[in-house]
Amino acid sequence: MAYLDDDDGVPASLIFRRGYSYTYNDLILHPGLINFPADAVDLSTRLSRNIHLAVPCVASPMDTVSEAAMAVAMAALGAVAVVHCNTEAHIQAAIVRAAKARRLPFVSSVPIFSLASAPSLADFAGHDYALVTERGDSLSKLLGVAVAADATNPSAPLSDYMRPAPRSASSSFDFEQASAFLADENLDYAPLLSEEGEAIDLITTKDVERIRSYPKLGKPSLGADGKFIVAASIGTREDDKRRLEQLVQAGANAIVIDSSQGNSTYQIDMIKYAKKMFPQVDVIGGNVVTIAQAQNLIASGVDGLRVGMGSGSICTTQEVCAVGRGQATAVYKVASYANDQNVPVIADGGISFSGHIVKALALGASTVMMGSFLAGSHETPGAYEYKDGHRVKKYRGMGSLEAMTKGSDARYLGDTLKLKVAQGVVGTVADKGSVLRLIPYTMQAVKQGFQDLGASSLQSAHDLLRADALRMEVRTGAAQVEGGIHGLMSYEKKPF
Ligand SMILES: NC(=O)C1=CN([C@@H]2O[C@H](COP(=O)(O)OP(=O)(O)OC[C@H]3O[C@@H](n4cnc5c(N)ncnc54)[C@H](O)[C@@H]3O)[C@@H](O)[C@H]2O)C=CC1
Ligand SMILES: O=c1[nH]c(=O)c2[nH+]cn([C@@H]3O[C@H](COP(=O)(O)O)[C@@H](O)[C@H]3O)c2[nH]1
Ligand SMILES: [K+]
Repeated sequence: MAYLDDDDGVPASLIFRRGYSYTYNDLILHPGLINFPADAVDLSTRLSRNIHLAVPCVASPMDTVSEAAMAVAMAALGAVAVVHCNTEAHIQAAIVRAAKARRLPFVSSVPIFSLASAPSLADFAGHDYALVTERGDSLSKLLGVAVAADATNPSAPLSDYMRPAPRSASSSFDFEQASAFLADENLDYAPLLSEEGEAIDLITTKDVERIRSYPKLGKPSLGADGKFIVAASIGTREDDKRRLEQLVQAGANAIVIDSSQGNSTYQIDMIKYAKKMFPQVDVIGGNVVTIAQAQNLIASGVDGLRVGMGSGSICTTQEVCAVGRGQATAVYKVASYANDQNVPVIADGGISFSGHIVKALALGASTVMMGSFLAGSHETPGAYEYKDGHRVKKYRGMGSLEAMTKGSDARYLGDTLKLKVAQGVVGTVADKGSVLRLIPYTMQAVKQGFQDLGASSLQSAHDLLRADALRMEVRTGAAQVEGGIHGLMSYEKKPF
Protein backbone atom coordinates (compact mmCIF):
# COMPACT_ATOMS: atom_id res chain seq x y z
CA MET A 1 0.00 0.00 0.00
CA ALA A 2 1.43 3.34 -1.09
CA TYR A 3 2.30 5.81 1.63
CA LEU A 4 -0.03 8.79 1.20
CA ASP A 5 1.01 12.23 2.30
CA ASP A 6 -1.43 15.04 1.67
CA ASP A 7 1.46 17.35 0.97
CA ASP A 8 3.28 15.04 -1.44
CA GLY A 9 2.23 17.23 -4.32
CA VAL A 10 -1.21 18.77 -4.77
CA PRO A 11 -3.98 18.21 -7.29
CA ALA A 12 -4.80 20.79 -9.96
CA SER A 13 -8.08 21.58 -8.22
CA LEU A 14 -6.04 23.03 -5.33
CA ILE A 15 -3.23 24.64 -7.31
CA PHE A 16 -5.54 26.72 -9.47
CA ARG A 17 -7.55 28.06 -6.56
CA ARG A 18 -5.25 30.70 -5.24
CA GLY A 19 -5.76 33.73 -7.48
CA TYR A 20 -2.52 33.28 -9.40
CA SER A 21 -2.17 33.09 -13.16
CA TYR A 22 0.18 30.19 -13.84
CA THR A 23 1.87 29.29 -17.03
CA TYR A 24 3.34 25.95 -18.07
CA ASN A 25 6.80 26.81 -16.77
CA ASP A 26 5.43 27.64 -13.31
CA LEU A 27 4.29 24.06 -12.82
CA ILE A 28 5.90 20.68 -12.58
CA LEU A 29 3.94 17.44 -12.81
CA HIS A 30 4.71 14.58 -10.47
CA PRO A 31 5.50 11.10 -11.76
CA GLY A 32 3.06 8.23 -11.38
CA LEU A 33 3.45 4.47 -11.75
CA ILE A 34 4.78 3.12 -15.04
CA ASN A 35 3.22 -0.19 -16.04
CA PHE A 36 3.23 0.11 -19.83
CA PRO A 37 5.79 0.97 -22.53
CA ALA A 38 5.92 4.53 -23.93
CA ASP A 39 4.98 3.22 -27.37
CA ALA A 40 1.70 1.96 -25.94
CA VAL A 41 0.55 5.50 -25.05
CA ASP A 42 -2.54 6.40 -27.05
CA LEU A 43 -2.63 10.10 -27.90
CA SER A 44 -5.77 9.91 -30.04
CA THR A 45 -8.19 12.68 -29.30
CA ARG A 46 -10.86 15.03 -30.65
CA LEU A 47 -10.37 18.45 -32.21
CA SER A 48 -14.04 19.22 -31.67
CA ARG A 49 -17.21 17.31 -30.88
CA ASN A 50 -17.21 15.29 -34.12
CA ILE A 51 -13.65 15.41 -35.40
CA HIS A 52 -11.32 12.64 -34.27
CA LEU A 53 -7.53 12.87 -34.59
CA ALA A 54 -4.77 10.36 -33.95
CA VAL A 55 -2.30 13.11 -33.02
CA PRO A 56 -3.29 16.00 -30.68
CA CYS A 57 -1.64 18.80 -32.67
CA VAL A 58 -3.17 21.73 -34.55
CA ALA A 59 -1.35 24.26 -36.73
CA SER A 60 -2.37 27.88 -36.05
CA PRO A 61 -4.47 29.88 -38.49
CA MET A 62 -1.62 32.26 -39.28
CA ASP A 63 -0.35 33.39 -42.66
CA THR A 64 3.22 32.31 -41.88
CA VAL A 65 2.06 28.86 -40.74
CA SER A 66 -0.98 27.24 -42.34
CA GLU A 67 -1.67 26.95 -46.04
CA ALA A 68 -2.06 23.87 -48.27
CA ALA A 69 1.35 22.31 -47.60
CA MET A 70 0.88 22.48 -43.82
CA ALA A 71 -2.70 21.22 -44.13
CA VAL A 72 -1.73 18.07 -46.05
CA ALA A 73 1.32 17.33 -43.89
CA MET A 74 -0.60 17.71 -40.63
CA ALA A 75 -3.54 15.62 -41.89
CA ALA A 76 -1.16 12.93 -43.20
CA LEU A 77 0.36 12.78 -39.69
CA GLY A 78 -3.03 12.36 -38.02
CA ALA A 79 -3.14 16.00 -36.88
CA VAL A 80 -4.80 19.03 -38.49
CA ALA A 81 -4.09 22.57 -39.68
CA VAL A 82 -6.40 25.58 -39.70
CA VAL A 83 -6.00 27.50 -42.96
CA HIS A 84 -5.69 31.23 -42.15
CA CYS A 85 -8.12 33.88 -43.37
CA ASN A 86 -5.68 36.72 -43.98
CA THR A 87 -6.44 36.60 -47.69
CA GLU A 88 -9.43 36.91 -49.99
CA ALA A 89 -12.12 34.34 -49.34
CA HIS A 90 -11.83 32.70 -52.77
CA ILE A 91 -8.07 32.24 -52.29
CA GLN A 92 -8.55 30.72 -48.84
CA ALA A 93 -11.21 28.38 -50.29
CA ALA A 94 -8.80 27.42 -53.10
CA ILE A 95 -6.16 26.52 -50.50
CA VAL A 96 -8.66 24.27 -48.69
CA ARG A 97 -9.70 22.70 -51.99
CA ALA A 98 -6.06 22.12 -52.99
CA ALA A 99 -5.31 20.39 -49.68
CA LYS A 100 -8.39 18.22 -49.90
CA ALA A 101 -7.60 17.22 -53.50
CA ARG A 102 -4.50 15.36 -52.26
CA ARG A 103 -3.73 12.26 -50.24
CA LEU A 104 0.05 12.67 -50.38
CA PRO A 105 1.72 14.26 -47.36
CA PHE A 106 3.23 17.09 -49.38
CA VAL A 107 2.51 19.73 -51.98
CA SER A 108 5.31 19.74 -54.52
CA SER A 109 4.51 23.24 -55.85
CA VAL A 110 5.72 22.29 -59.35
CA PRO A 111 5.24 25.16 -61.77
CA ILE A 112 2.24 24.92 -64.05
CA PHE A 113 2.48 26.54 -67.50
CA SER A 114 0.17 27.05 -70.45
CA LEU A 115 1.18 25.74 -73.88
CA ALA A 116 1.54 29.28 -75.24
CA SER A 117 4.04 30.34 -72.55
CA ALA A 118 7.81 30.48 -73.01
CA PRO A 119 9.26 29.81 -69.55
CA SER A 120 12.91 30.40 -68.73
CA LEU A 121 14.90 28.02 -66.57
CA ALA A 122 14.30 30.42 -63.65
CA ASP A 123 10.55 29.92 -64.07
CA PHE A 124 11.04 26.26 -63.07
CA ALA A 125 12.11 27.59 -59.64
CA GLY A 126 14.50 24.71 -59.01
CA HIS A 127 12.05 22.00 -60.08
CA ASP A 128 13.13 19.38 -62.62
CA TYR A 129 9.66 19.20 -64.14
CA ALA A 130 6.59 21.35 -64.73
CA LEU A 131 3.03 20.55 -65.73
CA VAL A 132 1.47 22.00 -68.86
CA THR A 133 -2.28 22.50 -68.65
CA GLU A 134 -4.98 24.02 -70.80
CA ARG A 135 -5.40 27.12 -68.65
CA GLY A 136 -1.88 27.22 -67.27
CA ASP A 137 -2.99 26.52 -63.70
CA SER A 138 -4.00 23.55 -61.60
CA LEU A 139 -7.47 21.95 -61.72
CA SER A 140 -7.22 22.38 -65.50
CA LYS A 141 -6.82 19.66 -68.18
CA LEU A 142 -3.29 18.22 -68.38
CA LEU A 143 -1.67 18.60 -71.82
CA GLY A 144 1.84 17.35 -71.10
CA VAL A 145 4.97 18.00 -69.08
CA ALA A 146 7.93 20.33 -69.46
CA VAL A 147 11.40 19.24 -68.38
CA ALA A 148 13.65 21.98 -66.99
CA ALA A 149 16.68 20.59 -68.84
CA ASP A 150 14.86 21.25 -72.13
CA ALA A 151 14.27 24.93 -71.34
CA THR A 152 17.52 26.11 -72.89
CA ASN A 153 16.12 28.85 -75.10
CA PRO A 154 13.93 31.30 -73.16
CA SER A 155 12.32 32.63 -76.33
CA ALA A 156 11.19 29.16 -77.47
CA PRO A 157 7.50 28.51 -76.78
CA LEU A 158 6.74 25.51 -74.63
CA SER A 159 4.94 23.87 -77.56
CA ASP A 160 8.42 23.35 -79.14
CA TYR A 161 9.58 21.02 -76.39
CA MET A 162 6.60 19.89 -74.31
CA ARG A 163 6.69 16.14 -73.74
CA PRO A 164 3.64 13.91 -73.59
CA ALA A 165 2.76 13.15 -69.99
CA PRO A 166 3.80 9.72 -68.71
CA ARG A 167 1.10 7.56 -67.15
CA SER A 168 -0.59 9.62 -64.48
CA ALA A 169 -1.28 8.58 -60.92
CA SER A 170 -4.57 9.29 -59.19
CA SER A 171 -4.58 12.22 -56.78
CA SER A 172 -6.49 9.96 -54.39
CA PHE A 173 -3.39 7.73 -54.03
CA ASP A 174 -1.80 7.93 -50.61
CA PHE A 175 1.98 7.89 -50.26
CA GLU A 176 2.38 4.11 -50.36
CA GLN A 177 0.12 3.77 -53.40
CA ALA A 178 1.86 6.58 -55.26
CA SER A 179 5.36 5.26 -54.54
CA ALA A 180 4.27 1.74 -55.59
CA PHE A 181 2.86 3.26 -58.79
CA LEU A 182 6.19 4.92 -59.66
CA ALA A 183 8.05 1.68 -58.96
CA ASP A 184 5.62 -0.57 -60.88
CA GLU A 185 5.56 1.73 -63.91
CA ASN A 186 9.31 2.27 -63.66
CA LEU A 187 8.85 6.07 -63.76
CA ASP A 188 11.00 8.90 -62.40
CA TYR A 189 7.93 11.07 -62.02
CA ALA A 190 4.19 11.03 -62.59
CA PRO A 191 1.53 13.73 -62.72
CA LEU A 192 -1.32 13.37 -60.25
CA LEU A 193 -4.77 13.74 -61.76
CA SER A 194 -8.17 14.13 -60.17
CA GLU A 195 -11.03 11.81 -61.14
CA GLU A 196 -12.12 14.51 -63.57
CA GLY A 197 -8.69 14.46 -65.23
CA GLU A 198 -7.54 17.80 -63.83
CA ALA A 199 -3.88 18.32 -62.98
CA ILE A 200 -3.32 18.37 -59.21
CA ASP A 201 0.41 17.88 -58.70
CA LEU A 202 3.42 15.81 -59.66
CA ILE A 203 5.35 13.20 -57.67
CA THR A 204 8.96 12.22 -58.30
CA THR A 205 11.17 9.42 -57.03
CA LYS A 206 13.13 12.15 -55.16
CA ASP A 207 9.93 12.99 -53.25
CA VAL A 208 9.49 9.31 -52.41
CA GLU A 209 13.04 9.09 -51.06
CA ARG A 210 12.57 12.24 -49.00
CA ILE A 211 9.33 11.03 -47.41
CA ARG A 212 10.90 7.61 -46.73
CA SER A 213 13.68 9.34 -44.78
CA TYR A 214 11.09 10.56 -42.24
CA PRO A 215 9.43 8.42 -39.54
CA LYS A 216 6.66 6.18 -40.87
CA LEU A 217 3.34 7.98 -41.23
CA GLY A 218 0.62 6.78 -38.86
CA LYS A 219 -3.13 6.97 -39.19
CA PRO A 220 -4.08 10.03 -41.29
CA SER A 221 -6.89 12.41 -40.40
CA LEU A 222 -9.64 11.56 -42.85
CA GLY A 223 -13.17 12.89 -42.97
CA ALA A 224 -16.35 11.03 -43.89
CA ASP A 225 -15.59 12.07 -47.49
CA GLY A 226 -12.42 9.94 -47.37
CA LYS A 227 -10.34 13.10 -47.84
CA PHE A 228 -7.90 14.84 -45.53
CA ILE A 229 -9.51 16.75 -42.66
CA VAL A 230 -8.85 20.46 -43.16
CA ALA A 231 -10.06 23.29 -40.94
CA ALA A 232 -10.25 26.97 -41.85
CA SER A 233 -10.69 30.21 -39.95
CA ILE A 234 -13.11 33.09 -40.42
CA GLY A 235 -13.78 36.41 -38.68
CA THR A 236 -17.04 37.79 -37.36
CA ARG A 237 -17.81 40.49 -39.92
CA GLU A 238 -20.84 40.39 -42.19
CA ASP A 239 -18.76 39.35 -45.22
CA ASP A 240 -17.36 36.41 -43.26
CA LYS A 241 -20.73 34.74 -43.86
CA ARG A 242 -19.89 34.55 -47.58
CA ARG A 243 -16.38 33.33 -46.69
CA LEU A 244 -17.92 30.63 -44.50
CA GLU A 245 -20.10 29.45 -47.37
CA GLN A 246 -17.13 29.29 -49.76
CA LEU A 247 -15.05 27.34 -47.23
CA VAL A 248 -17.85 24.85 -46.62
CA GLN A 249 -18.25 24.41 -50.39
CA ALA A 250 -14.50 23.78 -50.61
CA GLY A 251 -14.94 20.95 -48.10
CA ALA A 252 -13.64 22.47 -44.85
CA ASN A 253 -14.40 20.00 -42.04
CA ALA A 254 -14.25 22.55 -39.23
CA ILE A 255 -14.52 26.31 -39.01
CA VAL A 256 -12.52 28.24 -36.42
CA ILE A 257 -13.88 31.65 -35.51
CA ASP A 258 -10.66 33.56 -35.07
CA SER A 259 -10.63 36.26 -32.41
CA SER A 260 -8.43 37.17 -29.47
CA GLN A 261 -11.53 37.73 -27.31
CA GLY A 262 -14.28 35.38 -28.39
CA ASN A 263 -16.86 36.40 -25.83
CA SER A 264 -18.58 38.96 -28.06
CA THR A 265 -22.04 39.31 -29.52
CA TYR A 266 -20.34 39.32 -32.94
CA GLN A 267 -19.01 35.85 -32.32
CA ILE A 268 -22.15 34.55 -30.65
CA ASP A 269 -24.18 35.64 -33.70
CA MET A 270 -21.67 34.03 -36.08
CA ILE A 271 -21.71 30.72 -34.16
CA LYS A 272 -25.50 30.59 -34.31
CA TYR A 273 -25.50 31.51 -37.99
CA ALA A 274 -22.88 28.88 -38.89
CA LYS A 275 -24.59 26.12 -36.90
CA LYS A 276 -27.95 26.97 -38.48
CA MET A 277 -26.64 27.14 -42.06
CA PHE A 278 -24.13 24.27 -41.91
CA PRO A 279 -25.00 21.95 -39.03
CA GLN A 280 -22.72 19.24 -40.48
CA VAL A 281 -19.60 21.40 -40.00
CA ASP A 282 -18.02 21.67 -36.55
CA VAL A 283 -17.62 25.25 -35.32
CA ILE A 284 -14.75 26.08 -32.97
CA GLY A 285 -15.08 29.31 -31.00
CA GLY A 286 -12.62 31.44 -29.08
CA ASN A 287 -10.34 32.57 -27.90
CA VAL A 288 -11.41 32.31 -24.30
CA VAL A 289 -9.51 32.04 -21.02
CA THR A 290 -12.32 32.01 -18.45
CA ILE A 291 -15.25 29.74 -17.65
CA ALA A 292 -17.62 32.70 -18.00
CA GLN A 293 -16.50 33.29 -21.58
CA ALA A 294 -16.67 29.57 -22.36
CA GLN A 295 -20.20 29.32 -20.98
CA ASN A 296 -21.48 31.90 -23.46
CA LEU A 297 -19.90 30.24 -26.48
CA ILE A 298 -20.95 26.74 -25.44
CA ALA A 299 -24.50 27.97 -24.89
CA SER A 300 -24.36 29.38 -28.44
CA GLY A 301 -23.53 25.93 -29.83
CA VAL A 302 -19.77 25.68 -30.36
CA ASP A 303 -18.29 22.22 -30.96
CA GLY A 304 -14.83 23.14 -29.70
CA LEU A 305 -13.05 25.95 -27.85
CA ARG A 306 -9.70 27.60 -28.44
CA VAL A 307 -8.04 28.73 -25.22
CA GLY A 308 -5.31 31.34 -24.84
CA MET A 309 -5.04 35.09 -24.68
CA GLY A 310 -1.66 36.72 -24.87
CA SER A 311 0.29 33.50 -24.36
CA GLY A 312 1.57 33.25 -27.92
CA SER A 313 5.24 33.79 -28.70
CA ILE A 314 4.45 36.74 -30.99
CA CYS A 315 1.59 38.11 -28.83
CA THR A 316 1.71 41.47 -27.16
CA THR A 317 -1.95 41.47 -26.12
CA GLN A 318 -1.24 41.28 -22.38
CA GLU A 319 1.19 44.19 -22.66
CA VAL A 320 -1.02 46.28 -24.91
CA CYS A 321 -4.46 45.52 -23.49
CA ALA A 322 -3.65 44.22 -20.00
CA VAL A 323 -6.08 41.38 -20.56
CA GLY A 324 -5.45 37.64 -20.73
CA ARG A 325 -4.46 34.82 -18.42
CA GLY A 326 -1.51 32.57 -17.67
CA GLN A 327 -1.89 29.71 -20.11
CA ALA A 328 -1.81 26.80 -17.62
CA THR A 329 -4.56 28.41 -15.54
CA ALA A 330 -6.60 29.28 -18.63
CA VAL A 331 -6.40 25.73 -20.02
CA TYR A 332 -7.22 24.06 -16.70
CA LYS A 333 -10.13 26.34 -15.87
CA VAL A 334 -11.81 26.34 -19.28
CA ALA A 335 -11.26 22.60 -19.81
CA SER A 336 -12.67 21.74 -16.38
CA TYR A 337 -15.95 23.32 -17.49
CA ALA A 338 -15.93 22.53 -21.23
CA ASN A 339 -15.06 18.83 -20.83
CA ASP A 340 -18.19 18.43 -18.70
CA GLN A 341 -20.18 19.79 -21.64
CA ASN A 342 -18.49 17.38 -24.07
CA VAL A 343 -16.68 20.29 -25.75
CA PRO A 344 -12.98 19.61 -26.44
CA VAL A 345 -10.45 22.34 -25.69
CA ILE A 346 -7.54 23.46 -27.86
CA ALA A 347 -4.66 24.88 -25.80
CA ASP A 348 -3.54 27.68 -28.12
CA GLY A 349 -0.18 29.41 -27.87
CA GLY A 350 2.91 29.30 -25.71
CA ILE A 351 4.12 25.84 -26.71
CA SER A 352 7.93 25.95 -26.90
CA PHE A 353 8.74 22.29 -26.37
CA SER A 354 7.26 18.84 -25.85
CA GLY A 355 6.97 19.26 -22.05
CA HIS A 356 4.55 22.15 -22.61
CA ILE A 357 2.39 19.83 -24.73
CA VAL A 358 2.36 17.22 -21.95
CA LYS A 359 1.34 19.87 -19.44
CA ALA A 360 -1.41 21.33 -21.68
CA LEU A 361 -2.93 17.89 -22.32
CA ALA A 362 -2.57 16.79 -18.69
CA LEU A 363 -4.37 19.96 -17.58
CA GLY A 364 -7.42 19.03 -19.63
CA ALA A 365 -6.76 20.17 -23.20
CA SER A 366 -7.63 17.74 -25.98
CA THR A 367 -5.21 19.26 -28.48
CA VAL A 368 -2.50 21.92 -28.60
CA MET A 369 -2.38 24.65 -31.23
CA MET A 370 1.06 25.79 -32.28
CA GLY A 371 2.40 28.69 -34.30
CA SER A 372 6.07 29.26 -33.50
CA PHE A 373 6.75 25.57 -32.88
CA LEU A 374 5.84 24.79 -36.50
CA ALA A 375 6.98 28.10 -38.03
CA GLY A 376 10.21 27.80 -39.99
CA SER A 377 9.35 24.29 -41.15
CA HIS A 378 9.38 23.34 -44.85
CA GLU A 379 5.60 23.25 -44.88
CA THR A 380 5.05 26.89 -43.88
CA PRO A 381 4.50 29.61 -46.51
CA GLY A 382 7.41 31.89 -47.33
CA ALA A 383 11.02 31.44 -48.37
CA TYR A 384 14.08 30.77 -46.23
CA GLU A 385 16.61 33.53 -45.81
CA TYR A 386 19.94 33.75 -44.01
CA LYS A 387 20.40 35.88 -40.90
CA ASP A 388 23.75 35.91 -39.07
CA GLY A 389 24.59 32.60 -40.68
CA HIS A 390 21.31 30.97 -39.64
CA ARG A 391 18.69 29.70 -42.08
CA VAL A 392 15.43 31.33 -40.98
CA LYS A 393 11.87 32.00 -42.08
CA LYS A 394 9.58 34.85 -41.20
CA TYR A 395 6.97 34.29 -38.46
CA ARG A 396 4.54 37.04 -37.57
CA GLY A 397 1.56 37.67 -35.33
CA MET A 398 -1.78 38.10 -37.07
CA GLY A 399 -2.20 41.26 -35.04
CA SER A 400 1.17 42.69 -36.10
CA LEU A 401 1.09 45.86 -38.16
CA GLU A 402 2.52 43.97 -41.12
CA ALA A 403 -0.13 41.24 -41.08
CA MET A 404 -2.90 43.75 -40.46
CA THR A 405 -1.98 45.85 -43.47
CA LYS A 406 -1.74 42.73 -45.61
CA GLY A 407 -5.19 41.32 -45.34
CA SER A 408 -6.99 41.88 -42.12
CA ASP A 409 -7.29 45.60 -42.80
CA ALA A 410 -11.06 45.56 -42.78
CA ARG A 411 -11.01 43.65 -39.55
CA TYR A 412 -8.83 46.14 -37.73
CA LEU A 413 -9.03 49.39 -39.56
CA GLY A 414 -12.43 49.39 -41.12
CA ASP A 415 -15.50 50.98 -39.66
CA THR A 416 -14.72 53.55 -37.05
CA LEU A 417 -11.36 52.31 -35.83
CA LYS A 418 -8.77 54.27 -37.78
CA LEU A 419 -5.70 54.12 -35.55
CA LYS A 420 -3.58 51.01 -35.92
CA VAL A 421 -2.37 49.47 -32.69
CA ALA A 422 -0.39 46.25 -33.01
CA GLN A 423 -1.03 43.28 -30.74
CA GLY A 424 1.73 41.20 -32.23
CA VAL A 425 5.24 41.33 -33.66
CA VAL A 426 7.10 40.20 -36.77
CA GLY A 427 10.15 37.99 -36.31
CA THR A 428 12.09 35.07 -37.67
CA VAL A 429 12.47 31.47 -36.54
CA ALA A 430 15.10 28.87 -37.30
CA ASP A 431 14.66 26.27 -40.04
CA LYS A 432 12.92 23.30 -38.38
CA GLY A 433 13.09 20.88 -41.31
CA SER A 434 9.88 19.09 -42.19
CA VAL A 435 6.94 18.75 -39.81
CA LEU A 436 6.82 15.16 -41.11
CA ARG A 437 9.89 14.64 -38.94
CA LEU A 438 9.32 17.24 -36.21
CA ILE A 439 5.86 16.05 -35.14
CA PRO A 440 6.62 12.29 -34.86
CA TYR A 441 9.69 12.96 -32.71
CA THR A 442 7.77 15.46 -30.60
CA MET A 443 4.92 12.98 -30.12
CA GLN A 444 7.42 10.33 -29.03
CA ALA A 445 8.63 12.77 -26.35
CA VAL A 446 5.01 13.46 -25.31
CA LYS A 447 4.40 9.70 -25.00
CA GLN A 448 7.43 9.43 -22.73
CA GLY A 449 5.97 12.24 -20.62
CA PHE A 450 2.65 10.42 -20.37
CA GLN A 451 4.45 7.24 -19.42
CA ASP A 452 6.20 9.11 -16.60
CA LEU A 453 2.81 10.36 -15.40
CA GLY A 454 1.44 6.83 -15.47
CA ALA A 455 -1.17 7.84 -18.06
CA SER A 456 -1.48 5.37 -20.92
CA SER A 457 -3.80 7.62 -22.93
CA LEU A 458 -5.09 11.14 -23.10
CA GLN A 459 -8.34 9.93 -21.60
CA SER A 460 -6.49 8.33 -18.72
CA ALA A 461 -4.56 11.59 -18.09
CA HIS A 462 -7.86 13.46 -17.95
CA ASP A 463 -9.27 10.81 -15.60
CA LEU A 464 -6.25 11.20 -13.28
CA LEU A 465 -6.73 14.98 -13.37
CA ARG A 466 -10.41 14.79 -12.46
CA ALA A 467 -9.83 12.22 -9.72
CA ASP A 468 -7.21 14.54 -8.15
CA ALA A 469 -4.77 11.68 -8.67
CA LEU A 470 -2.50 13.77 -10.89
CA ARG A 471 -0.24 15.66 -8.51
CA MET A 472 1.83 18.71 -9.24
CA GLU A 473 3.54 21.68 -7.65
CA VAL A 474 4.37 25.27 -8.43
CA ARG A 475 8.09 25.66 -9.09
CA THR A 476 10.04 28.45 -7.47
CA GLY A 477 12.27 30.54 -9.72
CA ALA A 478 15.26 28.50 -8.52
CA ALA A 479 13.45 25.23 -9.24
CA GLN A 480 12.79 26.42 -12.77
CA VAL A 481 16.46 27.23 -13.24
CA GLU A 482 17.34 23.80 -11.85
CA GLY A 483 14.93 22.17 -14.30
CA GLY A 484 16.72 23.77 -17.24
CA ILE A 485 20.26 23.30 -18.42
CA HIS A 486 22.70 24.96 -15.99
CA GLY A 487 26.29 25.09 -14.90
CA LEU A 488 27.84 24.24 -18.26
CA MET A 489 30.50 26.27 -20.05
CA SER A 490 28.90 25.40 -23.38
CA TYR A 491 26.58 22.77 -24.77
CA GLU A 492 24.81 21.67 -27.89
CA LYS A 493 21.09 21.03 -27.60
CA LYS A 494 20.06 18.47 -30.17
CA PRO A 495 16.54 17.25 -29.32
CA PHE A 496 16.47 14.30 -31.76
N1 LIG B 1 -4.81 34.44 -28.93
C1 LIG B 1 -4.40 35.65 -28.67
O1 LIG B 1 -3.93 35.96 -27.60
C2 LIG B 1 -4.50 36.71 -29.71
C3 LIG B 1 -4.71 36.42 -31.02
N2 LIG B 1 -4.72 37.37 -31.98
C4 LIG B 1 -4.91 36.97 -33.37
O2 LIG B 1 -4.99 38.13 -34.17
C5 LIG B 1 -6.04 38.01 -35.11
C6 LIG B 1 -7.10 39.05 -34.91
O3 LIG B 1 -7.67 38.97 -33.63
P1 LIG B 1 -8.67 40.10 -33.13
O4 LIG B 1 -8.07 41.44 -33.29
O5 LIG B 1 -9.14 39.73 -31.80
O6 LIG B 1 -9.84 39.97 -34.24
P2 LIG B 1 -11.39 40.28 -34.17
O7 LIG B 1 -11.88 40.15 -35.58
O8 LIG B 1 -12.09 39.49 -33.14
O9 LIG B 1 -11.45 41.77 -33.68
C7 LIG B 1 -11.00 42.92 -34.40
C8 LIG B 1 -11.91 44.11 -34.03
O10 LIG B 1 -13.09 44.04 -34.79
C9 LIG B 1 -14.25 44.10 -33.95
N3 LIG B 1 -15.33 43.33 -34.60
C10 LIG B 1 -15.37 42.00 -34.82
N4 LIG B 1 -16.51 41.66 -35.46
C11 LIG B 1 -17.21 42.80 -35.65
C12 LIG B 1 -18.47 43.12 -36.25
N5 LIG B 1 -19.24 42.17 -36.80
N6 LIG B 1 -18.87 44.41 -36.25
C13 LIG B 1 -18.10 45.38 -35.71
N7 LIG B 1 -16.91 45.16 -35.12
C14 LIG B 1 -16.46 43.88 -35.09
C15 LIG B 1 -13.75 43.51 -32.65
O11 LIG B 1 -14.55 43.89 -31.57
C16 LIG B 1 -12.34 44.11 -32.56
O12 LIG B 1 -12.36 45.42 -32.11
C17 LIG B 1 -6.55 36.60 -34.95
O13 LIG B 1 -5.84 35.80 -35.87
C18 LIG B 1 -6.22 36.25 -33.54
O14 LIG B 1 -6.09 34.85 -33.37
C19 LIG B 1 -4.58 38.68 -31.68
C20 LIG B 1 -4.38 39.05 -30.39
C21 LIG B 1 -4.32 38.09 -29.31
O1 LIG C 1 -1.52 38.57 -29.18
C1 LIG C 1 -1.42 38.05 -30.29
N1 LIG C 1 -1.06 38.81 -31.31
C2 LIG C 1 -0.94 38.37 -32.57
O2 LIG C 1 -0.61 39.12 -33.48
C3 LIG C 1 -1.20 36.99 -32.76
N2 LIG C 1 -1.19 36.21 -33.87
C4 LIG C 1 -1.50 34.95 -33.43
N3 LIG C 1 -1.69 34.94 -32.12
C5 LIG C 1 -1.99 33.81 -31.26
O3 LIG C 1 -0.77 33.14 -30.97
C6 LIG C 1 -0.92 31.74 -31.24
C7 LIG C 1 0.41 31.11 -31.59
O4 LIG C 1 1.27 31.20 -30.48
P1 LIG C 1 2.71 30.46 -30.45
O5 LIG C 1 3.58 31.14 -31.46
O6 LIG C 1 3.21 30.67 -29.07
O7 LIG C 1 2.47 29.04 -30.79
C8 LIG C 1 -1.93 31.71 -32.37
O8 LIG C 1 -2.54 30.46 -32.54
C9 LIG C 1 -2.89 32.82 -31.95
O9 LIG C 1 -3.84 32.40 -31.00
C10 LIG C 1 -1.52 36.18 -31.69
N4 LIG C 1 -1.64 36.70 -30.46
K1 LIG D 1 3.12 36.70 -25.21
